[in-house]
Amino acid sequence: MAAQIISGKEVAKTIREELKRETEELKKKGITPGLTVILVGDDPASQIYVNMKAKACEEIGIRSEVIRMDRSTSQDDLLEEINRLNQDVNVHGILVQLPLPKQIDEKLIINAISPEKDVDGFHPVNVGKLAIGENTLLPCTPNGILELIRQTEIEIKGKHAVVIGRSNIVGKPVSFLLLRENATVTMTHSKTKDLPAIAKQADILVVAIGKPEMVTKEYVKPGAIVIDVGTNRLESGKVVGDVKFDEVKEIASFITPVPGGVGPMTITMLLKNTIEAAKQIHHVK
Ligand SMILES: Nc1nc(=O)c2c([nH]1)NC[C@@H]1CN(c3ccc(C(=O)N[C@@H](CCC(=O)O)C(=O)O)cc3)C=[N+]21
Repeated sequence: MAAQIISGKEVAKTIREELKRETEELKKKGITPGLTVILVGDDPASQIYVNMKAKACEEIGIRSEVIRMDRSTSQDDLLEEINRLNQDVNVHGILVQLPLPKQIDEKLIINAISPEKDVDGFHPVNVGKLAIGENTLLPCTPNGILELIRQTEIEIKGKHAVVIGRSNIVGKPVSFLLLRENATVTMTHSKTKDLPAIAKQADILVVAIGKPEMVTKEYVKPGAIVIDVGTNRLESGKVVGDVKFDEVKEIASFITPVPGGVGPMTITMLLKNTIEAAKQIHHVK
């Protein structure tokens, strides 16, 4: 039987309605959550994402600001901007759009953002807290993935989750989150031997490798939950995931589409983190 399709777009819409109400409540208390996005350079994909983020903020009543800096911006100038935002009481979330131009050291920039305003959840302090199971701002894509898995109403506890890809922004943190939910987690990557055989053991398969349609039905156990984190823009302009959707959907129990799956959840979790950061900073429960 063909898989049920988990619509991230629909789930995101429902959560955003809740977040809108929460924002209205905060405003009554005199707090307007504020997000500042810094975009360095003019990468077309980054422009699209940054605009999507700003629009999403506007829709739920979060104050948002985009700071556009020239592609030749120096590391020091960017650091100075971040320091200014760290100190601005009206800014609760700071997001520096990645990737950055090559003259700028990404690690150094991420380290400069105040951990309490780090709505990406990329700062080592927040990553460390996640790793040891403390409450903190959670990275957006991994947190969105967990929300989508919860939608299936299948219990995560005791399940075998296989994560393909070990990036700091998706693979590693989603593994920590799944572990926190008591899954048995296998982390795999480009050097893993016999990947299809390992992937095929998964009850929950999370694919975050950035290779268009690499995961075919040979990687998937019948009845598995398949979460596709890839956003690959083909030359034709078509956006596809890392999973060969048409054939995998025939054997999975649940599958996320691209577009309309994990992507909209990433932005939704960013909104959630901005509200969370505002509450923390102003000591509101
Ligand atoms: N500091 C930082 N934080 C990020 O969170 C961050 C980043 N840098 N750099 C780039 C990636 C990418 N990313 C996406 C967000 C939403 C969609 C999304 O909503 N995609 C739509 C489709 C959009 C399209 O057609 O391209 C969907 O999947 O339905 C995709 C990708 C956030 N990123």
